Amino acid sequence: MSPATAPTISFIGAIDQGTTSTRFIIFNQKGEIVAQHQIEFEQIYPQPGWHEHNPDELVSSVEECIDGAVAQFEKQGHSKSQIKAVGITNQRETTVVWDKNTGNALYNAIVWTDTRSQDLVRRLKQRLGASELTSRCGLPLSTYPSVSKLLWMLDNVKAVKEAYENGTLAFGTVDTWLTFKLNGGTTKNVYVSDPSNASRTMFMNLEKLEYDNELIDWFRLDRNKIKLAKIVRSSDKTAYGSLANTSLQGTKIMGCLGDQSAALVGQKGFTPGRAKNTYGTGCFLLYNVGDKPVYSSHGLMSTVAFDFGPGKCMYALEGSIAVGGSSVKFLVNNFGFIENSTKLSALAETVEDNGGVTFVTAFSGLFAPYWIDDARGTIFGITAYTQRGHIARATLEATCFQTKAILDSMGKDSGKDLEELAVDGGMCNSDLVMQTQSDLIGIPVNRPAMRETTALGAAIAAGFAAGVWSTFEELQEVNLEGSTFFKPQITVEAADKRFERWEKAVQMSKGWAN
Ligand SMILES: Nc1ncnc2c1ncn2[C@@H]1O[C@H](COP(=O)(O)OP(=O)(O)O)[C@@H](O)[C@H]1O
Ligand SMILES: O=P(O)(O)OC[C@H](O)CO
Repeated sequence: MSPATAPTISFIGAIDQGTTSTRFIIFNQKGEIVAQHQIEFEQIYPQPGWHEHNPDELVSSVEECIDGAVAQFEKQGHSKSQIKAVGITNQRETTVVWDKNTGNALYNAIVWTDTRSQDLVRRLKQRLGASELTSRCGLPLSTYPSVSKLLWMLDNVKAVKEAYENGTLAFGTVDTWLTFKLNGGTTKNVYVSDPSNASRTMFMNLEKLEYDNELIDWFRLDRNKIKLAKIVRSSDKTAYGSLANTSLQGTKIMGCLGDQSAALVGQKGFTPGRAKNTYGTGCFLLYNVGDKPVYSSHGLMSTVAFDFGPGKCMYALEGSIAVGGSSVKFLVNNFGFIENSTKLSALAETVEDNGGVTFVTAFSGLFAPYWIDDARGTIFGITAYTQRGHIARATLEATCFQTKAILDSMGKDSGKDLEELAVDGGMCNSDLVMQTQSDLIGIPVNRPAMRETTALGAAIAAGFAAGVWSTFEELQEVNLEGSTFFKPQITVEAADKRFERWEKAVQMSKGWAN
């Protein structure tokens, strides 16, 4: 029976714990949203370059979203027993440490964008063997992976150092922290992570999908002194336990994926050659390369796309942009340019072009494919002619230029050029951004009608384990209707000229944070 004709009797819930907000979304078997609740939580910036979250607030935001969405769901006449399982998807690399005896966090979560470990990372890069790490774990040494955040805490936070020395230190990415807490903390002691999250620590061997003792030793960490999560499949009936509290108490958690992997799954990127670009807080392009990792020679990362069991474990090449939609939030929150993010495109459209302005939004240095850690946000080309609209336009364009640079690298690494780019994430709501993107990369951009693809990916991971879906083919019809296609409207020469200006600006933004 195709999903379109199957009776809608089962539902799946998805927790989407992103960088700026948490959502809980309930999907039916056709992959349609039935109920949802979303909460924004506090962004803590204690110093320039530092970015933290309160770990307890992450948990309470999840619980509040579950209760909010379930209340809506029940109002529609459904019963919560119809929710067969819950999947988790989360911001990756963000690092939480806690005491395994008390279950209490020892420090704020250090967010993936945080650059405080910059000096530490520079020292590590001098250590013998540093250049060989990427071929084992897929990630380059930078402030981005969890390990640099953990090492900083061990050097600088007394309670973390003491817990390590006493052997009571638990360390995890957000999926592990949430699963531990949602299961009831120390009453159940569930410590799990899936490969798409565990691979972002720099401790996992990409091919074996297991912790690599040589990597852990290289970072001079004693594995016996840290409680690490067990690495299990992204889709699993029992490993993730069940919800201890909330209105869904007793419902099993059966899926877990890092948010960028989840978006690839939600875009049905199950087979090699499929790609998606998610314009959230950051912006992340993942390209499915098949069941063996491909290592980049052009500044991209290798990562696990998803692990749904034998024959269904795929890898991806990834291009990560540290600042995507957060550049829009920056203009709203720090400069009061406009009242909210949805209005920035309208401001950008008050002018015809960027008026010669280029904004390198390197607030956390530049990630892929450049990896310039000492660049900082720099605006070029300001003259007496410059209006707020020009800055707005240059801000939106920055993410599109970086996506173009990533696609060029992907073409070189894979030997193939993409024919179409599937997109999602908050910033893709801007038609101007999507048209600019298509113009710069010279291929169509395909924006689905239902843009909660990250949550859908987590629901698919859980739904596979719960038996709601059993083959990738069944899902191919999901979310096809109502897509918008943006086609290139400028010549390749015009696009190249614009891109040359951007590349010049990137070179000139180097070295500021030295
Ligand atoms: N219409 C819009 N135009 C431009 N940016 C937008 C728009 N709507 C949302 N955004 C940006 O999208 C981001 C939120 O996207 P989302 O996918 O929810 O991110 P995350 O999962 O990282 O929290 C915010 O940074 C916001 O500034
Ligand atoms: O919150 P997002 O959607 O920008 O995603 C964060 C990434 O997982 C960081 O690697």
